[in-house]
Amino acid sequence: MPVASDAAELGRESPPDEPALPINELFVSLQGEGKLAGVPSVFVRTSGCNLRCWFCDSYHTSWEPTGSWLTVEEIIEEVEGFDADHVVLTGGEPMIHDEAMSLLGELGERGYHTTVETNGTIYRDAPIDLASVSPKLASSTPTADLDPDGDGEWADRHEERRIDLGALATLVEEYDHQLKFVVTDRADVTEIESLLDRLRDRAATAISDTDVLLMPEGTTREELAETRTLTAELAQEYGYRYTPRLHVDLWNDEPGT
Ligand SMILES: C[S@@+](CC[C@H](N)C(=O)[O-])C[C@H]1O[C@@H](n2cnc3c(N)ncnc32)[C@H](O)[C@@H]1O
Ligand SMILES: Nc1nc2[nH]cc(C(=O)O)c2c(=O)[nH]1
Ligand code: SF4
Ligand SMILES: [Mg+2]
Repeated sequence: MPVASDAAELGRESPPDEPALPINELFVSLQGEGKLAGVPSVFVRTSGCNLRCWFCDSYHTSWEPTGSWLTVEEIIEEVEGFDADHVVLTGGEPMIHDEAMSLLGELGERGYHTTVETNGTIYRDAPIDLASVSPKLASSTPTADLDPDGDGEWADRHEERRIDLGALATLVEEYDHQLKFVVTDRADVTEIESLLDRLRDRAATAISDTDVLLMPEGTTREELAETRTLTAELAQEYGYRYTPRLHVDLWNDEPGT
């Protein structure tokens, strides 16, 4: 079973003087998504995001950001208390935080393999072993009918911000990467194809289809049951990779998994 440290108990309500991050969750589990699915990993989940996907499975980091401030040193201590050599920095959007870079530096120095889960709107230079980039498609936009929290107030801002071709190009140029797209229906693949065309024109590095992963949308087993078959068939049809959401299959929507 995954094991969590209670971030609320470990941290403090306001930022201390030392380098620190607002942490929503810190736990050990199996990487559930992408190329490293199945690998025991410590997850450090920061709070706060520059986007508002309607389907966000981490509502308390985006729509209602909740967290407790831990210093980078305290985070490292917690990570070292778990028996895993892979660390996944996620959120929310971890790249909005300056101090995420010093955390990655400290982890790199200690020999950890680092994955950063990011929406791809921000590039930063840091010791990242795998940039797990999940660019957000039009189907993620919180229009009035899909908004979990209001009446579509975030839709325009989300739409303007969700793709930054320059940031995406630099991320794929500088880091080992995977491009992990959340699929809600068939129309998403048309947008993925045209985004990849634009990105391949822009980036100085080749982007391999084996680094493009289609992931079914869904935060529960029941929701995934509705989306996974179509997503897998689209991956086969277009020659991309399919990624499961192992943690949802195993532990449904339990926090800290
Ligand atoms: C919560 S996000 C945090 C990292 C970053 N903000 C991002 O979106 O990539 C972590 C991963 O979960 C995916 N995700 C979020 N909600 C999802 C849902 N309802 N179904 C499938 N994947 C989801 C995101 O696309 C991303 O790959
Ligand atoms: N087990 C597990 N694997 C994951 N891979 C990416 C996750 C994330 O929320 O970024 C995640 C997560 O929340 N849990
Ligand atoms: S970008 Fe990531 S954290 Fe932000 S709202 Fe979308 S899925 Fe949630
Ligand atoms: Mg998750």
